[in-house]
Amino acid sequence: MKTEAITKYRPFPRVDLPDRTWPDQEITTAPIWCSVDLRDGNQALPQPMSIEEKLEFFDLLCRIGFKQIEIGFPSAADTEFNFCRRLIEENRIPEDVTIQILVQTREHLIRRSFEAIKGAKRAIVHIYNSTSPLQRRITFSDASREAIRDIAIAGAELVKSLVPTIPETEVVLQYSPESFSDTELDFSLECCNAVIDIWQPTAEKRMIINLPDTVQWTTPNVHADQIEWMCRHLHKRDFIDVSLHTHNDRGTGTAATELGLMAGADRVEGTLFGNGERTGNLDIANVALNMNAHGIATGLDFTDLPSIRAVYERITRMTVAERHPYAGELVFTAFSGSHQDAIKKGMDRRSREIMEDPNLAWGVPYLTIDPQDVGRSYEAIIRINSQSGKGGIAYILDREHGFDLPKTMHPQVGKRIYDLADEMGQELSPDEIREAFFRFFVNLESPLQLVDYELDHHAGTKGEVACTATVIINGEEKEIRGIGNGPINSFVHALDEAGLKQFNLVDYRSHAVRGGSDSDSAAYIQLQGKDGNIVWGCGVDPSIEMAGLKALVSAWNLLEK
Ligand SMILES: CC(=O)SCCNC(=O)CCNC(=O)[C@H](O)C(C)(C)COP(=O)(O)OP(=O)(O)OC[C@H]1O[C@@H](n2cnc3c(N)ncnc32)[C@H](O)[C@@H]1OP(=O)(O)O
Ligand SMILES: CC(C)C(=O)C(=O)O
Repeated sequence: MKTEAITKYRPFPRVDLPDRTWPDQEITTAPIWCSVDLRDGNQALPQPMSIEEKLEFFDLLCRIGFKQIEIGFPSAADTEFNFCRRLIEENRIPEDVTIQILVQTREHLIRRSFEAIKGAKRAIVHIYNSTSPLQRRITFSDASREAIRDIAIAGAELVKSLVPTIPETEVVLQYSPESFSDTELDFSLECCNAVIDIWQPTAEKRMIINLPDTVQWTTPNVHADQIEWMCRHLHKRDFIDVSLHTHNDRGTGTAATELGLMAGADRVEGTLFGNGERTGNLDIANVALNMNAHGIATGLDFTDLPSIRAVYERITRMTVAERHPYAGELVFTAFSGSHQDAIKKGMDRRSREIMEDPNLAWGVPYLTIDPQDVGRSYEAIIRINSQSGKGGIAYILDREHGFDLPKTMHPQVGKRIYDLADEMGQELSPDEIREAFFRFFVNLESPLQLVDYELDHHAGTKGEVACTATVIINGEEKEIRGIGNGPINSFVHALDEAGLKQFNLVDYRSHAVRGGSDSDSAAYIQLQGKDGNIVWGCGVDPSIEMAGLKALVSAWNLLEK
């Protein structure tokens, strides 16, 4: 933004609330959730949902566990009206779910809304009028505060008078001083209290006062001050569900909601993945999962977030960004070496410790929650590019391909593979990593190749083994022989006899390859050359003996390079 343009903008006034209490509060229980996907979300779509799409989305919201769902603005258009009628007439609303409809405080629209909800068991009628000085001046052409308050009063009175016309429906009133976020607090209060005084809520007949952060003009702490101030001053507070409805203009919808809950709100309106006007509404999944991550049950089920996202993307034609909290493709993925190292160690330690303590608290570096809790597999956690390190590569070879490399082999394999990613200038897939691992370390056959071998387990007196092996060295086939206390040792002696031993064997490991071909074994051998150079080689074969010998030959070939 140009420096001279800054003078166009002004600081936002703070709330005079020196004895604010919200900073000391903690969120310990979930609020009442209300999805506004089918209204605020829908009204912001370039191509709004069709009735069939809305029906599918409604079912999705019910499956997730929403008990209050704003289904639209039935007085605005036939699609909206007919959708409401279909839900009611086709008996699609679960017993424990209450539909909510939005309407401006305008007479013909309120009357039409009552036609729309006729026959529903319970419905929240959500009326609103804008109250801020900006809207009073611009939208309502310099209307006075009294005139605006009277719009609210007239709307509430009309709703009250229409309730007896649909006796089979329990009507709950919700009032929003729209643009609450930049309305003078005393005026928001005046409008809300006027509506409350008309409706006369009781313990049995609660009402909802929704305080929308219609446009986010300021920081979340000021929003929290506004909410605490309103909670202190609203009439009949005990019979009112104070509701939050944040947008995200400053990118702080989630923060404003969380602080608003600390400030005393009881209810939260929002949408899946934050769809909504401009930068969107509050992402309700984000807030709910934040609560889950602190051990708070929310009643909302996001255990299969990828499928929820898929339905959402198909129906809204919006996309969830790759770094979107919890739901984005990359949000559990580490590319960089030090993150991968810590995650691998964390996951390995957790799988050991959970055996002893099934209630073990989650604690893996860089992962705020277990990705599996939102339907993400561990496969996506670690991905390899040139920023990756040995830990991540070892993790992929282990988790994806069943190769549990000795720890001292990680640096050699890691370097070779992330150098390759750097050369290629791209991410390597798990299959490409396996292919590279095999190309550089497994069953290497040049310049030395093991063609065949035979073992005689009765060759000596003390259980010694004789090895006769056919090898090709620099293109020439040879038969070599040796005796030792095991297959590998006898093969080492055979190489020695043939003048091919310029090394010391330092380490040997083997295991069955997990998840690979049932019969494969992997063996790893570390050799030290005469010049002190140390290398690891790997052999993979259905026979554990052959895997060991191939590992030795691989390491031998690497020493020769
Ligand atoms: C912040 C929010 O998201 S609020 C929800 C917004 N959602 C929507 O608007 C989606 C559905 N809306 C619509 O389809 C249309 O706006 C309708 C059908 C509701 C109304 O349509 P219309 O009357 O043709 O047009 P429009 O919305 O432009 O009406 C503007 C008039 O309503 C007045 N108005 C706006 N809100 C209110 C209100 N809450 N109470 C009373 N009057 C209002 C305006 O001042 C303006 O009056 P004017 O014509 O005297 O200047
Ligand atoms: C109607 C109200 C609640 C609204 O959508 C808003 O202010 O954002």
